[in-house]
Amino acid sequence: MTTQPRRPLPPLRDTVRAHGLSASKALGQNFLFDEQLLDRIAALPGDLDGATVFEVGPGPGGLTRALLRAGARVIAVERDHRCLPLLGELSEAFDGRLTVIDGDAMAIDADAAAGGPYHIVANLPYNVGTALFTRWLEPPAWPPSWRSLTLMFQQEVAERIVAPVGTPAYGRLSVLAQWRATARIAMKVHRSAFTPPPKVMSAIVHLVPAAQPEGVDPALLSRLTEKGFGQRRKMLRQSLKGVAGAVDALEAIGIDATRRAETVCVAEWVALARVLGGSAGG
Ligand SMILES: C[S@@+](CC[C@H](N)C(=O)[O-])C[C@H]1O[C@@H](n2cnc3c(N)ncnc32)[C@H](O)[C@@H]1O
Repeated sequence: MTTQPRRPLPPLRDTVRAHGLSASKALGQNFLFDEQLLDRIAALPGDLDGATVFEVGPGPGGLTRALLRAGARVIAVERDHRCLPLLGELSEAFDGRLTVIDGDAMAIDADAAAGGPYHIVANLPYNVGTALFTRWLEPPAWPPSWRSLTLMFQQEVAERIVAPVGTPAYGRLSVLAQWRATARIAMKVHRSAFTPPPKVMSAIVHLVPAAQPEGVDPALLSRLTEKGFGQRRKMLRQSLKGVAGAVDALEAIGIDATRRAETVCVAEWVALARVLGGSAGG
């Protein structure tokens, strides 16, 4: 069910013009104005009627409008003060279903802001996109409070997230995403859809939490993959040398220490973190 605003809203481009907003490169601003495309993006998480959505970087509010039309309650964090008056008007038009937090998404606890289960939907600013993504994937407790992530990235980053073992794009992001979640590229978005158009293509990744394998410390897995893929051309016995006990643990689970990180599948990374965590714990 879609939920229309109290009164018809002017087209996004007109609103942006009326507020004198121009895209700031420093804030990673590339805006989407095509409302049909935005409605398709807002449909990716499934039925949002009555659901809570946390959005990072609403900017002029194109995606926000689409989420509100889909019936969501939206909590949006925006760092650019110039967008706040326009977002305030949007909140009013949708009877207060939009709450805007004036601040830096890196400093906001999304779980606390949402106050219950929620979805995360965002056209992420490239400068903090990966840092936010890894943070959402690394909480000690699992399943997380978020029910899905629907995130626009540069296509190259999106491909790294879903990459299978042994492919050039497979790396730390692939393991961090795939050990705890099911990830897929839900939509590719041509650079010409943005104002201004970025240099590269974009893609939207959709993730839902999966059952977490037992007995694995996310911080340890994160450290192992950081070391392993930090020197991806080196053998594991070299790249993991700095992690106490890692080389012995490789042997214990039958992973040849002359292999390289990109040949180690997600289940093997998980097994390594489990064995290492167990031995470190006693
Ligand atoms: C790629 S634009 C997307 C804008 C809008 N959602 C759209 O799709 O047209 C990224 C937005 O994130 C905002 N932003 C950048 N860094 C941020 C941060 N650390 N915390 C919150 N918002 C941020 C920018 O000001 C900008 O509005």
